[in-house]
Amino acid sequence: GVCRTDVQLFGKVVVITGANTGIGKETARELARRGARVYIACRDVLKGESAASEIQADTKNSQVLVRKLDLSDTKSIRAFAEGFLAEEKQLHILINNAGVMLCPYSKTADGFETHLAVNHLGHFLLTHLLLGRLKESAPARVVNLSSVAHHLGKIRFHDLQGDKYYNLGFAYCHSKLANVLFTRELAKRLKGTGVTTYAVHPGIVRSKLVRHSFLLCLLWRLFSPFLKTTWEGAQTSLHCALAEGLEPLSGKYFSDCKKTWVSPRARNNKTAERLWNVSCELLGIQQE
Ligand SMILES: NC(=O)C1=CN([C@@H]2O[C@H](COP(=O)(O)OP(=O)(O)OC[C@H]3O[C@@H](n4cnc5c(N)ncnc54)[C@H](OP(=O)(O)O)[C@@H]3O)[C@@H](O)[C@H]2O)C=CC1
Ligand SMILES: CC1=C(/C=C/C(C)=C/C=C/C(C)=C/C=O)C(C)(C)CCC1
Repeated sequence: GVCRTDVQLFGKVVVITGANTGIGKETARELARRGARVYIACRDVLKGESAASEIQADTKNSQVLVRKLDLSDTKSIRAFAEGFLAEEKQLHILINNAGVMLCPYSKTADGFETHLAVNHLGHFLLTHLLLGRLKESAPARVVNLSSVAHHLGKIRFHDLQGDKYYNLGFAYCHSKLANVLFTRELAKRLKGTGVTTYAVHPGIVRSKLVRHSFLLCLLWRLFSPFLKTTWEGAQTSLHCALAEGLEPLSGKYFSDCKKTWVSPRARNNKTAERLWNVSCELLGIQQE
């Protein structure tokens, strides 16, 4: 799938998480090429600056800015949002791209299991904090990077933090299912606001995502010619951020720039609503 729209983004503002490398960097590059002011939100500002310089040189767009955001720390997420809201009056596209996979069992400063914290809860909080600005800037879009791995995921409400049972492969799958359910519930709650949202499987992409697994690093090298490049991996995110007429498909899951089938668990409205409520509780978010 290739994003074929020629939509231009002059005057538009974009935030993309984890855009210092991989799929995020290629997505940021294309959005900058189309004229947007692009905020690279990343945990390592030095890596972010190096990506931003590369993108600026490549696209001749000087409006590629780097801000610190560590999704494994709710304090950092709140500080990022506060800074962003103080400096930007508009936000048209939020791409929740950052992710971790196959991390050994660990808890974040807030006491959340790392995959759940970075891949789901961190983006849930970030989106919540920026939602007002997105609504004021409508039409606006939120794109959530999920994965085909969501098919193997399950929301284990009785053991969300993996205290009783933990498997690093499944922990990733659960968090990616959470991304699809979050997208579904967010779309429902945003009806009529002009803000729409989409979940994305980028394909199996040659990136640093597999860094924690020796076996997958080896497989990725061996099968490298058969994996997507990061440019190819960025296409579905770009499609969901840019393509005209996608609004009726808000809440849906896309792969290869097309709406795609999701697992039965990812279609369960009760699970989506319960996950939303539990996420709010964990993050101390007051619901209206
Ligand atoms: N590659 C693939 O085959 C697939 C990828 N995906 C999804 O695509 C998305 C992008 O992955 P991809 O580009 O492949 O992976 P990469 O590992 O190349 O990039 C991930 C990005 O997320 C950032 N990140 C990780 N932890 C945090 C954190 N705590 N706070 C802020 N940023 C963080 C990384 O920062 P840093 O560089 O500092 O580590 C990096 O910028 C992910 O959500 C992934 O789950 C889905 C299906 C398949
Ligand atoms: C077995 C096998 C492969 C492994 C694929 C795997 C294990 C993919 C996992 C992808 C995930 C989890 C992506 C992120 O969300 C390759 C390398 C395609 C090559 C063909 C043989």
